[in-house]
Amino acid sequence: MQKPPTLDHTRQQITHLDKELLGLLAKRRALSLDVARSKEVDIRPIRDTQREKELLERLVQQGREQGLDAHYVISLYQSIIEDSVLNQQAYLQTKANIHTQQAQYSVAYLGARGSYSYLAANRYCDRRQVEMVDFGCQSFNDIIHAVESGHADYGFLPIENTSSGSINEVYDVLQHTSLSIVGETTIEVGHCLLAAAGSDINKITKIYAHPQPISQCSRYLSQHSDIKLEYCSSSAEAMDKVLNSKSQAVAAIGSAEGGALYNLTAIDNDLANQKINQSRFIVVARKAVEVPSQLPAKTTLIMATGHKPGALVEALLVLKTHNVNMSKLESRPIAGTPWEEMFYLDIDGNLANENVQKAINELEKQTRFIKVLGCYPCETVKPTQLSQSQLFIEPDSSKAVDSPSLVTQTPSQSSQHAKHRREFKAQNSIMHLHNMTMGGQAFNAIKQVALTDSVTEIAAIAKHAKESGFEALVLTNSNLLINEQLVKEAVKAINAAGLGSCLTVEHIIELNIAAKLADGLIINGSAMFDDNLLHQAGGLSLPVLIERHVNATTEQWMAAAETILSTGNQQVGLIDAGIKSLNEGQQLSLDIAGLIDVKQRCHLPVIVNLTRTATETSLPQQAIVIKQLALSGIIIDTQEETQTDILQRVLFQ
Ligand SMILES: O=C(O)C(=O)C[C@]1(C(=O)O)C=C[C@@H](O)C=C1
Repeated sequence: MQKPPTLDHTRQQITHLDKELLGLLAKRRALSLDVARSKEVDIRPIRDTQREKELLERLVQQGREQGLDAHYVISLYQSIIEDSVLNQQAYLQTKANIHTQQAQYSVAYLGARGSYSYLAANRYCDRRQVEMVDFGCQSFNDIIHAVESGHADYGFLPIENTSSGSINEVYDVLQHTSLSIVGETTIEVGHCLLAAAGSDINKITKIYAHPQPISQCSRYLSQHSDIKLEYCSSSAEAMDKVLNSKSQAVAAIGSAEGGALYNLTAIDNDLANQKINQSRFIVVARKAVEVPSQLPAKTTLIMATGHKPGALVEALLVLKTHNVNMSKLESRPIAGTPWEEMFYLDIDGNLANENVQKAINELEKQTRFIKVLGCYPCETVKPTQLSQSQLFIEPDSSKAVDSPSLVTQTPSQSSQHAKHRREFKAQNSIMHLHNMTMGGQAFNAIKQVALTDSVTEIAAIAKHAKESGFEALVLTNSNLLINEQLVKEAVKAINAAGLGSCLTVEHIIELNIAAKLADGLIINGSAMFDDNLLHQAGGLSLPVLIERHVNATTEQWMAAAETILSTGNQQVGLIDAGIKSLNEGQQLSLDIAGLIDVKQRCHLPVIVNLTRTATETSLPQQAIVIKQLALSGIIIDTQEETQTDILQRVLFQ
């Protein structure tokens, strides 16, 4: 066998090649700025997805010729294009706002050098080729004050995280500031365990961290429950404490990049519960900015609607009328006025656009309070994807039933005269599941639990749920073909606790067994396109709820209900468990616009399952929104013991 080259030699070659690659990337970046300059003159949008598709298709082909896998090539180029788009946006945004053209930005952020806020601010300034003068603060209020008083030009505030949800305190400080939101930026939050060199996890007895990372790494921390936790005001403070302790027995949670500033080593990586852990920051300044028309813009506003039922729905319908998409909705209590909420809305659109202006003017007439917090470039760059055929991958025909694109609707299903439409029946439909009335004016709270081997355990869960005000229990993962007897006993225990029972089904064979056992059935989203199953469910005489497929349109969802109604069964309801969104990972998004639309056009009860759309912190707020939309109820997991005041109030007042 021929002797391979020495490791050192090969590594030298790789190092050399990597340097060349970086040089090429820098050249590409410079060219993309030239593109931005021409787009500035021609007034063309930054994003050209057609060009991106052609580029990716060609690269996949060229990559394949060199033995490179298509997915590898695509993911590399998606990040290169994201960088190109964000750089072009930063360039045009600065050009359009002369007052932002400075050599230095003084930036107020939480903590000290090395904190995630510091890293986000640094990234923001780097992209604008501006030197950052850092102004570390102890609290969000201090950040606002530093900018309001002119001590800093910009303030960085973390607004949401993919694992722990929205950051309520930031929403609260925004209610009272005179500052404007002028930008946003999202950073990858790679939580590591940082300690002095030579330490390892077995030596650690205490961890310092900010409450946010602690909540985002709860799973990792529960595996090391013997280690003491000490809360800090920022990740930077945590790292500083470890550095000053000069001990190998203490550690901090923070980024590897931040840790390096404190001479700390990452002794463990990827601590966050979710694989993709990102934080979005908003940038605030004294003067609002204008966003050039070539850039995708976001406008954030806050409003307080009247106290009457349906006030939020009416306000949101204004956005629909003017074709304005809402990408985020949050609510926070108004200090001093108990039971009232301030709503925070992110809308996709430029404040200078006529439709956005008209919608805001109309909202001003409907609401008790409304204020635009700012209009700024949207930094979410949705990656361009290639279709299966462009990737030369054969579609998996066995999954045909899961794929909405393969389903054709008959015209009668989408007709306005269909049985599910308000044109057919104006009032909300009502159905009965055990003692629970669903639909009409009712708002039901339902719990969801996975079947366990122990009926005693299910009985205890049901009893607790009943005491807490829930009306039904959904059993998931029941695998009826194997567990029929167990499910029978579990249903008996649920009914004995005074709750209705619901079983989730995916296949016809399960449907018939489930119909004999439970008070109601849920057709799993993955089976929503199975016409045979829907027809079979149409022949039953017990309540059937259809879960929306994560990729299904509202029309397809209602068409599934129509199939059941037109086969005979009139006890039909809809469950939305969230749809696929731009968020990475397992988290799904609430399709608020879709829910409003369905509620307007369809008389069937609509329940929302929040198990995959809400985090522990966002759960009460999502529940408030569902109730405000006058939908028929929510389903939450038994794992979610978020019995906060708000949730209790929403569900049971
Ligand atoms: O070609 C353009 O128009 C560019 O802006 C460059 C580029 C790229 O980096 O390749 C970036 C964004 C566009 O969506 C398409 C391509």
